[in-house]
Amino acid sequence: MNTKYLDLLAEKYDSEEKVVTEIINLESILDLPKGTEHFVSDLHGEYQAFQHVLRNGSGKVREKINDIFKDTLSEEDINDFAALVYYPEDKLKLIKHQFNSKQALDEWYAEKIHHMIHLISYASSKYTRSKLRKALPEQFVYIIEELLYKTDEYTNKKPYYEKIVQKIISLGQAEKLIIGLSYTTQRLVVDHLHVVGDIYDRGPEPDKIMETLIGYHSIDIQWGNHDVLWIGAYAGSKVCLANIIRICARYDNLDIIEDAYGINLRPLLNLAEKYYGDNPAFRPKKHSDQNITDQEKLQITKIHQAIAMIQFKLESPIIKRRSFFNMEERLVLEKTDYEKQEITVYGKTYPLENTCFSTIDPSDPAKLLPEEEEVIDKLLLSVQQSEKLKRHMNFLMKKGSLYLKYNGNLLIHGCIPVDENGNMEQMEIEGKAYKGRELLDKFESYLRHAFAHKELTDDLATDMVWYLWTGEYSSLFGKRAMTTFERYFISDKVSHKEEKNPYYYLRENVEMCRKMLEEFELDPSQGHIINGHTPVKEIDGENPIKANGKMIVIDGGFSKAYQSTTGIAGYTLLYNSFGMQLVAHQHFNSKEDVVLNGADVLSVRRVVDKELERKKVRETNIGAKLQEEIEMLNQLMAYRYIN
Ligand SMILES: O=P(O)(O)OC[C@H]1O[C@](O)(COP(=O)(O)O)[C@@H](O)[C@@H]1O
Ligand SMILES: [Mn+2]
Repeated sequence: MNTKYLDLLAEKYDSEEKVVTEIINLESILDLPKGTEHFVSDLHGEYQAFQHVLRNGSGKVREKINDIFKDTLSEEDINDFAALVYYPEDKLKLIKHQFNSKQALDEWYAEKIHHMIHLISYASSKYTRSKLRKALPEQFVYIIEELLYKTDEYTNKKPYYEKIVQKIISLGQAEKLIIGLSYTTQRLVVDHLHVVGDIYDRGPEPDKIMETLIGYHSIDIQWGNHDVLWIGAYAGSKVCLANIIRICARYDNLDIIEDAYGINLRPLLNLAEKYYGDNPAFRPKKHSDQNITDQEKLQITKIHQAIAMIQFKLESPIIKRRSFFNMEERLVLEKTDYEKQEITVYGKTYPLENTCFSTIDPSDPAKLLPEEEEVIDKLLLSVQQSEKLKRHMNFLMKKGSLYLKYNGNLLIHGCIPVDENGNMEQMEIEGKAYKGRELLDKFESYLRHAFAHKELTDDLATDMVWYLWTGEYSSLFGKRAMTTFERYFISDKVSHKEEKNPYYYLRENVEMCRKMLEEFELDPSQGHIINGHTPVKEIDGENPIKANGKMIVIDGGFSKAYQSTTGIAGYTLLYNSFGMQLVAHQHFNSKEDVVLNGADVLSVRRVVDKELERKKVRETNIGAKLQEEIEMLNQLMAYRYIN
């Protein structure tokens, strides 16, 4: 035994009593029911909808309110109370003016505080006191604990309790307390959050989502292909950078680049103004909730073309220097016949339309103009100097990974690349073949290397990040090839099709899922694979729960752009001590609607799995860690205190 470690431990636990207390404390935690895990994915910049799901704990908050108050409060009052718990600041602002006397308002405060204390004591019943304490608003810990623990013990404490509440109100602290208690409730219903990828792109506010995640009490992230694209851009990949700007232009979200992250787009705009005009294929997608002038639209259309052409040019040298990427078919600029305005891809020739090739020299089509080169270099500099982006990317790296094994389940955004027979696809990198879990680990190590060496822009690690975005055997992309060029310039939709990896039909099969869980050394009879990435077309009858519940796909379309194909507005998954539940969210209008009308868009639940016995902390990842700690403390006990 390493006695050095025990000596160190003895500094913290310097008496027999302290060791015993800690052992008992940890042992008792092991027997508590496991905390609730909350899974979300494919947030795609939809901050408001994500906020709502977080604040209502995918319906958990309301469920608890219902449990307690269904016999004493009307449906309307329950709605109102739920809205208060989700958006306390907004609801308080609204409600305050509805009372015509101070006394009536004070009574309302007292009632709400009372309800909230009741709710918190119910929601925290499976936690230790110390864990609850950490979730309480700091400035009110003492008061809330008085209210929580002294109320029902003896009836003669009632006047004492009333008095505390009255005092809080008369000292003008009611609102602060209500706000604090609301956030405590939100925090208590979800113990841990998993974000199964794609925080970025398409929607308007990924930066705000990142801020929320940074402030969240317990979280991990499985990177999505879009997240990796942003990481790549920050890590020095110019082609990833061109992509993120192109996507922002396409979705009319250049504000994210300019305003949220403070990246100067002026040089790109100047280039765009010089070489490009209007072009229907590059006009930004319409947002229902955003009005832009024709002039702005034209400007975005020009930027969109300028950056798309830079992107295509930057792809070419990477494809050439990394022959093992096997992407020659994607040398689209070289395959284009500029005279005839046509292209031959995958053996078929198509006419090109809406082209914008004015910066292209047909004899060397992938060569960047010096101006283009200057623009992308300046952009990269600006990206790497953005303090906010740096903070967000560091957080993605710290909390993120390509896949995660957590409480027996495998969490992964995209797929595990396989062939039609279900064998793991093999990729040779630097003379060595990798497949399955090893391949994913190799990808991750390149990504981390690229991130650690931001000054390198053309090395293998940086190119590999782009491969993760678009390569055939990328576990994040999961398709044969990305047909971006075709979608801009070819009208025949056949050419747009992106063929999915066989994983996407084989994952319907139980045996296949078991095999993949085994590949990751997980128990196939207990584990599930949790995927994001491909929107489940519930509208066409597709089931998000596949392979007898072994496979759960939770991309339900938070992204507004995809809601017409899914028919719903996102799935989330809850995993508590009773089992797993998938929640389907209906279209989320606005926070204002919830606050004003209590219109909480109710979610449909489906039981994925029911635990035969309530699952305890002992059986979780955290439980395993606690057991190790207990073991160490037992050793310390024997070494120091028991003779
Ligand atoms: O919907 P858009 O903007 O045309 O983007 C389509 C592109 O997005 C992708 O679907 C990747 O994004 P997802 O990870 O959200 O699926 C590519 O396969 C495809 O080329
Ligand atoms: Mn994705």
